[in-house]
Amino acid sequence: MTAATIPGLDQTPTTHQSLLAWVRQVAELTTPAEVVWCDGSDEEWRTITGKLVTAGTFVRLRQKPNSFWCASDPSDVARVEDRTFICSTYEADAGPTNNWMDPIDMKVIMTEHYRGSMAGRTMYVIPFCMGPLTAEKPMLGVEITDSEYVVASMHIMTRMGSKALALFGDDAEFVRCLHSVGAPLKPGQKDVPWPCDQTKYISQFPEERMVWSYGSGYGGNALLGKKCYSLRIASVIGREEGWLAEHMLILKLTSPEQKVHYIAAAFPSACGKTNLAMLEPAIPGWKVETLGDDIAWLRFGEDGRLYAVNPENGFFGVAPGTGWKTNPNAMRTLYTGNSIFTNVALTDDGDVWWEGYSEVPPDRLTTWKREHWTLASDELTSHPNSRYCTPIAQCPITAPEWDDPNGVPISAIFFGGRRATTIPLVTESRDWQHGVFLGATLSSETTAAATGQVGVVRRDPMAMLPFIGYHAGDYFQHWIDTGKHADATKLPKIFYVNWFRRDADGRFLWPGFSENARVLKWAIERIEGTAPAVDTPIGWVPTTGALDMKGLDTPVEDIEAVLEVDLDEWRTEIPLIEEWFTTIGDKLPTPLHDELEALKHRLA
Ligand SMILES: Nc1nc2c(ncn2[C@@H]2O[C@H](COP(=O)(O)OP(=O)(O)OP(=O)(O)O)[C@@H](O)[C@H]2O)c(=O)[nH]1
Ligand SMILES: O=C([O-])CC(=O)C(=O)O
Ligand SMILES: [Mn+2]
Repeated sequence: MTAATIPGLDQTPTTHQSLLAWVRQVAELTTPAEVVWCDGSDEEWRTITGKLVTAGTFVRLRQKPNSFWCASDPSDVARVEDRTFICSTYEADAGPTNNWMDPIDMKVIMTEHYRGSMAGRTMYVIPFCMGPLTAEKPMLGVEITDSEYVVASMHIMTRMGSKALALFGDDAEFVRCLHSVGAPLKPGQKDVPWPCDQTKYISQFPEERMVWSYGSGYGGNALLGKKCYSLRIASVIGREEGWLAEHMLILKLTSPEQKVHYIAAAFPSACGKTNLAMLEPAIPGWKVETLGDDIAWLRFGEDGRLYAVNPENGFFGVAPGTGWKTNPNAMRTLYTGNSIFTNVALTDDGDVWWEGYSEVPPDRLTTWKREHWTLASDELTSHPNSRYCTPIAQCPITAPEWDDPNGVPISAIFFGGRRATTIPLVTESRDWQHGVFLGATLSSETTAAATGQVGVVRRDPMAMLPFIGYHAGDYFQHWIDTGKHADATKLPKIFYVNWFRRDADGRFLWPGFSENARVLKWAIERIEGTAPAVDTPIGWVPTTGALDMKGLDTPVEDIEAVLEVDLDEWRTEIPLIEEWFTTIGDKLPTPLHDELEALKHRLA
């Protein structure tokens, strides 16, 4: 089919010539059966979800309004870090933590994959905006995709359609995001519920502000506004323009005295961001409201404070472990409806279920692998990285200022990981530079959010290892410079937390979830100068009496153990940090090297 005859291609709802030219070029390459520009309307949502139900991709739920169950191909369930590439002109600019390929070579390879890849399918053009539409400089993008699942998910996760396209004018800059599941249909060929290709590429071209994704339909690989744009590409833009794009939740904490603090926290994938963002404090009088659960863009305001904006419009949260006891606010959000559930179990009466959803599972279920399941089965009902996708605006504790284009001023930054040993419940950094050191040496056990082995300790600097779009050494320098150029009294204080420390039997020492409010409270009291702490070789740690323990039934031995700074454990950590810093090479900023030497000295 020649491009001129592709239905919908001559439909041009914009006067942005370079956008139109790019859409035409992609259509000519991928040869879809038709082209559709997405307007983001409710009617479009009904059409798309209806199509997905007919195709067998979605099952409409009977127990949650306007909501759908979806099971992916069992091979396409998580981000594929080994297939993710930073295609900068020079390999040195991608640094030691990224897979690199020459952009010219990558384009040659991927162009051949894209050639005809949308045959028999609809090519959707999704104009979108990351962050508030009312921003002074709206952060625009366009995703071209052949996946209805992506269109439906982008409806929830981004501000998209006509309201975004209205901001393009004739020549606004935007990030070009191209996505194909890589499963062309021959005439008459029957589709499968989850088309994808065994070959996958998730390629970022930072210099061209462009993303090419091929072969996967899964969230982080396919919803290109999320990790690909808002972290990998945005981190490069932020470095050039003097701001930070980070893998952080944003929450608002109000004390019983009605004092407000905003906190941003970076934990690796599946390490507790969504849960902390929606926390229901276990201590009376304290209130948490949500502004974001995954990504924060941090820029200095005119008053010299660091302000955070959440670029997203929805939550793409881990389902297992989400229940009325652990995260009631997520449950309330999901019960409102308007959600997509991927790779969880389906009940016979048309509801979803997953491990931790309720104490007792229903007698019978359909698993995420579309298999029959009974109480006698010992298989998991849901994939460990199964996800819900739901609008932020319907979360009952969303802060009214979540859509404020100016963002909110951050008082504290938390870094945290999943470590069974060594890392105490909470440590306060000595100053910004020491805080950057804590972030740069952050470590965590791997989780099911990415393919590969689970439970292996790896360094995950600022929880950004898979998302830094350039050289990690330059990224550390950018963090140090951010502090250097600021008024130190206005910078957020940096803390390091670990909800996941265990005893010798593998039991969590800290109850976590709503009890984490006790740690937030201590951090705020440290900022206000009212809570005690001990000066240890690794930083300031609360005394057992410093944490508010009222109403907590955790034995005091466990509290002592979770707060312990075990010098022997720390001494075994040093070579691991040295090895990590060696990986960074020449670009490791001297201040971080100095911080390591100072730590070694204090531990000696
Ligand atoms: N023990 C313990 N588990 C927690 C805590 N907070 C979260 N979890 C569990 O950790 C897993 C991941 O939590 P999330 O809040 O979804 O993690 P996330 O960082 O938002 O993950 P991504 O969406 O992948 O970036 C879930 O199974 C939670 O139940 C906690 O304080 N203690
Ligand atoms: O990006 C995704 O696919 C899901 C997610 O939030 C993560 O892995 O951190
Ligand atoms: Mn999350």
